Amino acid sequence: MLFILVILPLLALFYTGLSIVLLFFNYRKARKIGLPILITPVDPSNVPWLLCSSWLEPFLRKWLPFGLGNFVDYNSRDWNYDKIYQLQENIGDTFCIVSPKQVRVFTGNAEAADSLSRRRKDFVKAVALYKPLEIFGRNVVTTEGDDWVRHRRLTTPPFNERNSALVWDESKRQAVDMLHEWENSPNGQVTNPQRDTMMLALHVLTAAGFGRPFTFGKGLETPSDGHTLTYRDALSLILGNLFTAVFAATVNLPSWMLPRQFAEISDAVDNFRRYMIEMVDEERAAIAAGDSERDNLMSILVRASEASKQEGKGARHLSDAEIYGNLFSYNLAGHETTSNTLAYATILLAAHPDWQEWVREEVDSVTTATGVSAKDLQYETAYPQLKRCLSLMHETLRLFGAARAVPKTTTVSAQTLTINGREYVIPPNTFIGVNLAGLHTSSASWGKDSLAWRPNRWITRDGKEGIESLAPIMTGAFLPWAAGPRVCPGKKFSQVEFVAVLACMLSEYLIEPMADDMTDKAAAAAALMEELNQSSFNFLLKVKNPDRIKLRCVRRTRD
Ligand code: HEM
Repeated sequence: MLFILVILPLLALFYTGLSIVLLFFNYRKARKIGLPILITPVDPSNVPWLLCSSWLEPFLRKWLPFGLGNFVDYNSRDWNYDKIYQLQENIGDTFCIVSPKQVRVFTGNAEAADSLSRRRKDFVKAVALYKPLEIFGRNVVTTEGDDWVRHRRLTTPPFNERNSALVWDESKRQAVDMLHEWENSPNGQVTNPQRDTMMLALHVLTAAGFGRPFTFGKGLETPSDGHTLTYRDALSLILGNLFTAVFAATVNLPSWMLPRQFAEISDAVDNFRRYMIEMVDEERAAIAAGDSERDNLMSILVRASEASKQEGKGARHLSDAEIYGNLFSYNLAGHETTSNTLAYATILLAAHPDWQEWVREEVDSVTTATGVSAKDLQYETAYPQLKRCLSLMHETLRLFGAARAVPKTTTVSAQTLTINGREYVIPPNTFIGVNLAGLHTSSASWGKDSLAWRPNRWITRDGKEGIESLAPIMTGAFLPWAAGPRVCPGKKFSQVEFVAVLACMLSEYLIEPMADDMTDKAAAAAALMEELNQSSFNFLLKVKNPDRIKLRCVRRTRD
């Protein structure tokens, strides 16, 4: 009783007082920066807030007087996606958010985003956020400084042109099978296309990443000797249950001590680790036997690390755990990012038949000129010609980009950042993030129609010849793959995959919204866009109700 009546209120009073004092100090720190300031009485990382915020937010917004509840607009889970355009228009594209815990700086300014990306040593990646992703070992995603340089030097060469050609062929092979399945489903109906693009992207990674091809739509396949799951199923389980996998890998308890679902994921982690060990051993045996390098990422990475070891560069090569960590990082970073983009683009095309026709025109002109169907197009000749397909990817990533932000931080010294000709001093140890949705919708960079999905904004036409090419854009204004030294090494991989799939899709099929009333196409398209605009971050950007996304895939009839 004494605890409830006296100690608890005293503790609450102490906590409130301390929060006010800390908020005041942080506010003074932010004032010195000179950027617009937003104040939140509770930090978004506060655990009780995280647990209650979704039901508390509407209540606070409605009932707190004098607009005091407005802080939820920049404290909610999706604030830097669904509120950011208006916020930036109101207060500017770079601002501080002050809480009792910290000062965080956010920017959607192209000049600032470019500086943050290029000045790797001044603004380092906030890697603390990524540490749980070291399930199989340290890797290029989770490291910084000299350690990151060592990882990056060995993990980038695998993304070469030979690998791109492999990605191209495998993406077409998967797309043909996926689309065949769509066409043959009752009524050509496709519910939740992302489920299928996830499978497609996973298969492209298993083949072009690791030399393990699978067939789309083929159900259970037999695991390799000594395994309880196939390579694909183990990986798919880990990627689909990442938090459980992190936990399972960290606690390392015997499976009989774990609840059933944990035991299943733990088994997947164990299977996948053993597959990686076997693959690396096989590659080393192939090197010893004098076999030539294969074009998949794993073969090239293992050989680059072994060569580095042979050259006697000592600690410059990767340890076995680091090789496994990096092989996993390719899967982690390359799977949902690409599959989401493919799914968003497919849905957007269904809702915008005019843009679908615009891209198809290009695909048809390339297949007609080469005299082969899309599935037989060659990477070297066809990919560079499919610019409208690539612009479709860019425009999709601009408005429905997979990543929320590029998170950076200053370290022990303050750093100066120039924005619109004015210098701002960012204090030591301060988080500063590029708000990707803010950057990509900023009217200063993208004009008055920045919120409109308009793929031809990426295309410029040569006046005399009428040849189309990708239009130059403002430096720093488009960073879905980040930029500078830490630019995504899988950028080309994802572009090649996207273009190959889209070319196969549009050359043979029409994609439409599926609705109860198929006569009112405009209403069906509007309903689809409504669902799409309900996107939310769940690690990456996803539609909130994927099973409400219903499309129809119909084979084209040619005159
Ligand atoms: C549309 C597809 C993709 C998008 C939008 C994307 C986006 C990004 C972004 C924004 C980063 C920087 C993250 C940060 O520094 O905080 C990144 C890094 C990375 N991505 Fe991608 N990515 C895509 C596809 C891929 C693919 C296909 C692979 C591999 C097969 C891949 C592998 C990586 C790796 C290894 C890094 C870490 C690089 C480093 O820190 O040095 N990504 N990606």
